[in-house]
Amino acid sequence: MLSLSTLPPSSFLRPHGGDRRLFQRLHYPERCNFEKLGSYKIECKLAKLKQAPGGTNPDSLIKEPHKYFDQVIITVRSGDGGHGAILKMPNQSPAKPVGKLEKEKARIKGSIKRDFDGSLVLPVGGHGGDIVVYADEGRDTLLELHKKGRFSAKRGGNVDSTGVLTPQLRNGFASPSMRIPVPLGTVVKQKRGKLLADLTQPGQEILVARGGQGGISLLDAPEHKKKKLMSLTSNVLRDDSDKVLTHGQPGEEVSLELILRVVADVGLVGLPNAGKSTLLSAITLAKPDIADYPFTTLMPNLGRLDGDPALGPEMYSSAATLADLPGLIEGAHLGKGLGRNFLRHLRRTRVLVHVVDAAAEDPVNDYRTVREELRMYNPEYLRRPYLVVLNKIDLPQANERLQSLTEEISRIGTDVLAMNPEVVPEASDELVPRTSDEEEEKDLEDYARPVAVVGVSVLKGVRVKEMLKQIRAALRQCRDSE
Ligand SMILES: Nc1nc2c(ncn2[C@@H]2O[C@H](COP(=O)(O)OP(=O)(O)OP(=O)(O)O)[C@@H](O)[C@H]2O)c(=O)[nH]1
Repeated sequence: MLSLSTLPPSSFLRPHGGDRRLFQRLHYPERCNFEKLGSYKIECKLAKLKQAPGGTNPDSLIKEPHKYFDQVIITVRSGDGGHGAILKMPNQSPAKPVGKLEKEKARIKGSIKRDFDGSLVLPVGGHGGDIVVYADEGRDTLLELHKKGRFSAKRGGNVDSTGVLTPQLRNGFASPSMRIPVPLGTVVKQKRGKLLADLTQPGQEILVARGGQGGISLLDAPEHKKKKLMSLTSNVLRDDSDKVLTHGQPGEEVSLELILRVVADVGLVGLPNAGKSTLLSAITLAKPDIADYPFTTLMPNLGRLDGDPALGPEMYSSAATLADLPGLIEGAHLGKGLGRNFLRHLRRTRVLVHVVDAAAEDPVNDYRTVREELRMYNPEYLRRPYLVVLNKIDLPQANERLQSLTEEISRIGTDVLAMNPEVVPEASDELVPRTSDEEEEKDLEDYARPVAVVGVSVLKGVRVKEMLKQIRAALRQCRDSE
């Protein structure tokens, strides 16, 4: 479970940087102020992505970053081990040592490193670089990894020798680990294989490919001296096959699937234009893009909600992270609009906030549409505590019917208790098979009522405090039941 105390104190996180704006500028040029934008930024970005050596087509990354930001397949290869060496003892030179020279060789022999049992310590090849994937708070998306696709760590260093054992001989250098940063909430899996890790805490890491071990060194000696040498070390070359030991072990190559599920306590859902991004910016320091056309939000925005000041010193324990998801439309589960894949980002949330445009033509139907799309994605989502925010009550058409809308929405659903997601087994992402229209109708209302329905204007700051109170109460309810 997500530990609130370990979440970063930073006030907001933006998972997509400038890529979303770029998308809008490429797709809705008429809505952009090009004077302000300047062509320089786009050209740089294009140039940068076109240099990408591999992975996904860079054009697709620019045009449709929302399709790629949360999933990637990469291949990693750890480094091979460095080679050891085949060495001769210093006194094996053909010339018979005499006088000073003999003394010198004896001195060298004496200074060669020995183990605690007196045996000679021979240098070994360096360890190949490991590959480690770790959770980095500074990362928002997996887009960067698409550009590269393949990551290889360096091989270990060889034992650098002229063929004679001397005290100066060192082990080959061990190659440093290659560390691949991913956003918090990244699930690491073997491609079409088992789950390796779920990196939800800052700094959490997993070793995905171990570097090859370095080769050992062996002593070569003429047949008549082998027995004597064996008393000094067991690493004495006996035949050609022993040379294999001097070669470093190869590194491992693994294909990995990385899937991002953002780490947030509260998920904001609703139709496009309902005001989700405005709500996020009203209660956190996040600065998502806001505009009065649908699908301004293409990828989840995260914002940090401060703790409840009413709790005094305890307030930090009630701080929470909010995720603003792209707008859902009817048929999203069939791929309409932006589709529904981003709904995986609700998996870790504990409370859902339905944002409904109360000034829209049929707000109740809008609300039902979103609930139904959630069900089609994962019925377990309907069991989470949620509140409904009827937004835009500063507009007369919304204000006039606020009372009736509140009553109608409060009646939808049953008296069953919303469950803490932690005690519900996680359902698959598959579509739920439907049987008949009748059953569908029954299913639709077969979920708990909202914990609260609040009318607000997040733009004008009307009743925002009341909404915050309700969000905090729902979060508290979850914590208490944990
Ligand atoms: N009058 C009024 N307008 C609002 C209010 N909240 C949001 N809006 C406007 O509604 C439009 C859509 O707001 P967004 O916050 O971008 O809506 P969204 O739900 O994030 O939209 P998507 O990104 O498409 O999912 C913007 O023009 C906002 O200024 C409100 O309380 N009152």
